[in-house]
Amino acid sequence: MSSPKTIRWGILATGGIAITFTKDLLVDPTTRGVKHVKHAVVAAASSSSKARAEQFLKDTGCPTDAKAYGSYEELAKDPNVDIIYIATPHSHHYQNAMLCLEAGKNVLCEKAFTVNAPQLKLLVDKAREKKLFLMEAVWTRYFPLSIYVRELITSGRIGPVARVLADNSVALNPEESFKDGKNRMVNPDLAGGALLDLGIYSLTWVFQTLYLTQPEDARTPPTVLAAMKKYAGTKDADEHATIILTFPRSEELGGVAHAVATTSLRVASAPGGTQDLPTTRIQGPKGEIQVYGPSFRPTSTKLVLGDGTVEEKQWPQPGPGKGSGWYNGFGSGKQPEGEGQGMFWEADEAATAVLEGRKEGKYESLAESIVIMEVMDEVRKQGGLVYPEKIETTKYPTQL
Ligand SMILES: NC(=O)C1=CN([C@@H]2O[C@H](COP(=O)(O)OP(=O)(O)OC[C@H]3O[C@@H](n4cnc5c(N)ncnc54)[C@H](OP(=O)(O)O)[C@@H]3O)[C@@H](O)[C@H]2O)C=CC1
Ligand SMILES: O=C1OC[C@@H](O)[C@H](O)[C@H]1O
Repeated sequence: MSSPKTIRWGILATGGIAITFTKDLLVDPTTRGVKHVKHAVVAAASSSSKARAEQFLKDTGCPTDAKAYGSYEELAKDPNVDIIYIATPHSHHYQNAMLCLEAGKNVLCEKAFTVNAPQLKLLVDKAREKKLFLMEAVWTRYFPLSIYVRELITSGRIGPVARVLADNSVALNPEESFKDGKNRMVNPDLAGGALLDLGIYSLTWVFQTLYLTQPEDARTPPTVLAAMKKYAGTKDADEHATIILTFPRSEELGGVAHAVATTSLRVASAPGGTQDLPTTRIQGPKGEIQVYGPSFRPTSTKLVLGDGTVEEKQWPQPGPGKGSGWYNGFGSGKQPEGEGQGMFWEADEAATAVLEGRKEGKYESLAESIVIMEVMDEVRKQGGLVYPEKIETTKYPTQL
């Protein structure tokens, strides 16, 4: 077997998820059976200061020769970087990703990809023009658990999927947790609210079961009916969104299918952290697949068929874990002892694509990311949620 090829990563921003992702990136891929690729973190940039980037590299355990930059522009220009991971708030993704693509860098960009679909389309055009790799970092799609669920569906065990119910809700008590309204979860200037941050996972479950599992030429965007409740504390950020999607589908493939995707900052998918309630249910005429645990990092599945069959599976993330663990945008949440977070799967896919010369991720094409962004645009339109012009704009560069 040939020796693994190394992909050189640059990390853009040094906040919560940048730390978690970088720690996962530094876990030896052979611990999860990945032998063809290795990851090296060669640089990190902070818009706050070079000192902050230095501290980030130290805290995450990166090699001492990794470069620290005090601006994103310097990172984008670094000739030793193969791919940049963007970990700023959603409000900034369009500007940051355009900067990196313009500079000739491959990009893995955190979710939500952009604030709106017109921004994403321009990024996709730029990536295609420059022949660069671009992928939305929806880590959950790359988990072995997700691959298993999609295979169960295409194997026909539950019959054609007729309905999906998917929730991602976290009882945060926003008045307490985000008192000053500045936190990115509720701040309109940072594209705050449940939909773009959390609802995207409910939509991920709907799309990866009802859309990605269809033959490519049969994938048709759904129609959207939505209700939204604004968060009174900061007004132009949503605290709940409830979305009904209707997927047109030919009779041979099972006919029209429905989905309900819900998200909330106020109530919980799993009150008190219970694992007894499925966060996603994928239903067909022969039975259903239930997914348990937070929809961004589910931990178990249950196949329940009408004939009495029940197949349960646990899906611990491989280790070793690096550090204390942290998996959400508001500082709580802990990965179980010894486990990795699970962000390495998307990193492996991005690195593999770069090695193979592919320009898109295997389990979420850019076309699918655009359809999902269009759905979220429609939900915001129906809910009357518009963000400030400086972050909705497609004008590049815009100073944020
Ligand atoms: N996949 C997942 O599980 C998760 C994904 N996310 C996604 O990652 C992104 C970042 O979230 P998270 O890490 O929680 O956010 P943080 O607020 O913890 O970090 C964001 C970082 O972005 C940089 N930044 C640049 N401009 C601004 C600005 N105006 N305001 C705030 N930060 C700024 C800062 O880094 P610096 O000063 O170094 O430039 C900051 O530390 C979001 O898009 C979110 O959706 C978040 C949590 C979990
Ligand atoms: O992507 C995410 O997953 C975990 C959530 O808690 C976090 O807010 C979100 O950004």
